[in-house]
Amino acid sequence: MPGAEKLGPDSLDGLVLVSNPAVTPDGRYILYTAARVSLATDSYESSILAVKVDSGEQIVLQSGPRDSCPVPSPDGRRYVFARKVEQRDRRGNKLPGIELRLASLDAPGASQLIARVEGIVSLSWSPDSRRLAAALPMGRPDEDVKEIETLPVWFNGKGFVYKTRIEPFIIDVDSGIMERIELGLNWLQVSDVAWSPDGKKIAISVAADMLRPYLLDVYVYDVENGEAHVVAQGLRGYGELAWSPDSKLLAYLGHRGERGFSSHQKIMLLNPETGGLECLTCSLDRNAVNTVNSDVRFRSCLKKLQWTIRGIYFLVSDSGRVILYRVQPGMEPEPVLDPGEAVVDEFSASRDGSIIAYTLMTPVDPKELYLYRGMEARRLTRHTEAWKRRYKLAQPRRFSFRASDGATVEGWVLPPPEGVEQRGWVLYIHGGPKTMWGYGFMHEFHVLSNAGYTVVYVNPRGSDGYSEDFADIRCRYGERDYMDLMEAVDYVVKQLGLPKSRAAVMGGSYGGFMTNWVIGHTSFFRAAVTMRGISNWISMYGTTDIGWYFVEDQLCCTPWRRSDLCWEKSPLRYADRIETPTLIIHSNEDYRCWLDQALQLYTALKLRGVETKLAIFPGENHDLSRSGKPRHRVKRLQLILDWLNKHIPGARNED
Ligand SMILES: CSCC[C@H](NC(C)=O)C(=O)N[C@@H](C)C(=O)N[C@@H](CO)C(=O)O
Repeated sequence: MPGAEKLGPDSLDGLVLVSNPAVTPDGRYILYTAARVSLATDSYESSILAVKVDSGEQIVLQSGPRDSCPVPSPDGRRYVFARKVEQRDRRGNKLPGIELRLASLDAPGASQLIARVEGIVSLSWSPDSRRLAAALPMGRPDEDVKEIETLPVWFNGKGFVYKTRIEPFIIDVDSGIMERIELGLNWLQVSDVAWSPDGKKIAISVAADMLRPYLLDVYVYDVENGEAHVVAQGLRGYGELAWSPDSKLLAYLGHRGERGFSSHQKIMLLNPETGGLECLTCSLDRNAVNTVNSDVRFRSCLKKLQWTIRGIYFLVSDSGRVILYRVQPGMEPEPVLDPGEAVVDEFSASRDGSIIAYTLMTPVDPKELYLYRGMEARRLTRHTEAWKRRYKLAQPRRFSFRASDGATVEGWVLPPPEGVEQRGWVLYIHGGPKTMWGYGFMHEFHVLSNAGYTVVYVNPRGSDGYSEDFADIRCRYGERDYMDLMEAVDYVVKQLGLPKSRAAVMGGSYGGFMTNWVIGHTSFFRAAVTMRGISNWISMYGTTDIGWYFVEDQLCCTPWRRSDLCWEKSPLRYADRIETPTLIIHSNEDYRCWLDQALQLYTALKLRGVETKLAIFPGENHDLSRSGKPRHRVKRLQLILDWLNKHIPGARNED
């Protein structure tokens, strides 16, 4: 019977994650990845499928189980894709883990190996469909004793990276010959490559300053004479590039660092002849990327911006929704596809912009593939329908309130589904801080809801989805962000009637920092769960992949300059005030917020006799809750439920 099963932690099993909707430039096919979560194999079994646009016929192109990231060729006849492999050489050393393979669209299944690489940062076909520009990580430390002379030492999800250079290459797809593009840099991390439509140039955005890897330079490489020259320096942001159809201008996704790491990503127009920069989306005052949180995504190799003859397409995060926009030089940005209370999660457009493939999700619908053509949207896949029919999913309700400084703050409440008694509720704080809650699908929220916990999720100051000013809490962590959250608690108790004696607080990363901050400043909550969090900004500064620049930018301190401020903003400073039973969850390969952040808090709570438990997940990183091994994700959810069930009195208790 539909909705008969309780959606518990192991309901992850069998969920299909649809991603990477890639339209062939001629608009004939849409290629995408379907990854099935398998508890049996403890993996994501990913295959590459295609839909014939005119007939809707579904085709299995690569049956997996480790295939993903299809990138169609400009002539629409072939595509490259990534195959994940685990192999070692005769001495037992790990070999590069990704096969870059070439396949034909005319003969599904036929494929050949182009190269064995450590990973793929960016790919761009030559217009003649014979070569690829690629940004590839090179250099794997296989030494026993690690002799390190660079920064970062390690990077979340990649391990030790002190020997890794992300370099630009040209690959002949038929011969497999790889030719490095020399930029003459001692240290480099290429973030994007883009081949010009006239085939003559390759634009390359690259970080060249090891101590300031957030500064990007843009080079243009002349394919004919093999020379590269700098056209812009010291830019910030994601660094994605797209050429204009006439190969004269570049679109650049980034910013000028107006508000440090709190700046919105903008579509910048870069003239490679003059180096001139013009902001095309500043009038929007919204982030020109998708920052909505979701835990049902699979890896994708799509670009975040695409320039077709109809304009530059990009996604905008706005009040929990993600909308597809388009902008042309000299015109205001305009919404192309507004999904309402939903998320356009990824997109790709045909060369003429007449066909747009995208994935869409809602709070109660995991991602599926859609086609937008002639002002009409059509759903093309139903991979998650059978999974969804098994469970009862409650609908969230939006609320908003006027904060004490007059600003409007919005949030959502996800109650237990019909027939499930409310045990209590959790205030779930997102990370970033510059991400947003909204209309993305959160499997974890439905697990909590099905267990009887209403989930309250709010976008306090520091969140994305609103103005740049709303997002900018630099130097003021634990102030307006904390007040917005506490005023939201006040609102849901007084206005929505949630029981004040059965509340928990939880959050990850920055949300873990805020959870740690909350329990050091109030004993309102009966339980807390802090995940991949931050307890000490001074040690965060030197132990992680982003610490030395993220802390200085966001907290306005370093261990040597204003260290008092670093300590004042560290939840560990207030550990002697914590009374809330706290579960601490961390991964042992989290190099974004290192394990020391959890250990310091755990030790403090143990010494103070506060009930606490530390769960360390082996072989996992900062993204455990989003892409960790399925069995670990289930274990994590069970630990959370056990902790809440232990510390939140059942519904029978008086409030
Ligand atoms: C290099 S500055 C950006 C830091 C980055 N911010 C975002 C928006 O991702 C980041 O990793 N922040 C962490 C402290 C964090 O809170 N991460 C979030 C969002 O990825 C999480 O939930 O893990």
